[in-house]
Amino acid sequence: MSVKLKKVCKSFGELQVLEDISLEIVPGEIVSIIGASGCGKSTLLRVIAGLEDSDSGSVLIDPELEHSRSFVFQDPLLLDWRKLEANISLPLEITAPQEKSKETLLQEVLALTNLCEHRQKYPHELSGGMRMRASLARALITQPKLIFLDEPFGALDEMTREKLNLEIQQIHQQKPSTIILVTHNLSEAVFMSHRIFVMGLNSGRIEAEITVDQNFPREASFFNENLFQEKLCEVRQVLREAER
Ligand SMILES: Nc1ncnc2c1ncn2[C@@H]1O[C@H](COP(=O)(O)OP(=O)(O)OP(=O)(O)O)[C@@H](O)[C@H]1O
Repeated sequence: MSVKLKKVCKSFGELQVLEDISLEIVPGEIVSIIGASGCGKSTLLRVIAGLEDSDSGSVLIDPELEHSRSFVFQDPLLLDWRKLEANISLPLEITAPQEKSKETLLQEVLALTNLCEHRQKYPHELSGGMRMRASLARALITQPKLIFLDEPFGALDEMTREKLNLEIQQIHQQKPSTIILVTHNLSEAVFMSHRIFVMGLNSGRIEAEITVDQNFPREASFFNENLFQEKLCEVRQVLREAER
């Protein structure tokens, strides 16, 4: 067990956003949370991440993972006055020293995210995709075992998003971690996930769980395979039902 939720409920005033949510995520798993806008995806992610308290129920996270968490949000939130390398290595300034040196860790994540040649640049000198990769590199530099991704590539074009999805899979292959992804993009959910949780629009519940039985890392050619198309249809169908 990596992460276990039992009957988690959360309301904002009169609005019940999460109702009796129970789920389990195993180590190394990549799961996506999808659902209509406003159904409670980010709230669920934030409750799992401990950024928001639940009203009742429990969230149990393996202690090994609990102390090794990172977040990537839709906005890369880079500091304009710091070069890329200083932005990416920021978490090392506020966490306990790691076994490897700061420079080694920095070089590793720069290579993983294809940013080596840009390390001396300032955020305004980078493209949107590069800034997002920098945000990912910053999240990876502490070698987290649990990664929360809240619609990280929502603002990017289709091709850049696809490239980053491939990169995350490569990274996951090299340094396995448990990943929880919130996304609006159904293709991304199918491509990236072992399992997809579909939230209902007004129910506050997970209405369906879809498993994508395809080995990792997945290649770009997976987008053209029958299994991918079948799963995409299944997700669409389930989502339509969940929105009724
Ligand atoms: N801090 C808060 N205070 C009051 N209401 C909130 C708060 N955070 C979220 N909500 C409400 O809870 C509901 C779920 O919000 P949430 O952001 O979790 O949805 P979402 O599925 O992630 O939406 P989107 O896909 O549009 O980002 C919404 O109606 C939102 O207005």
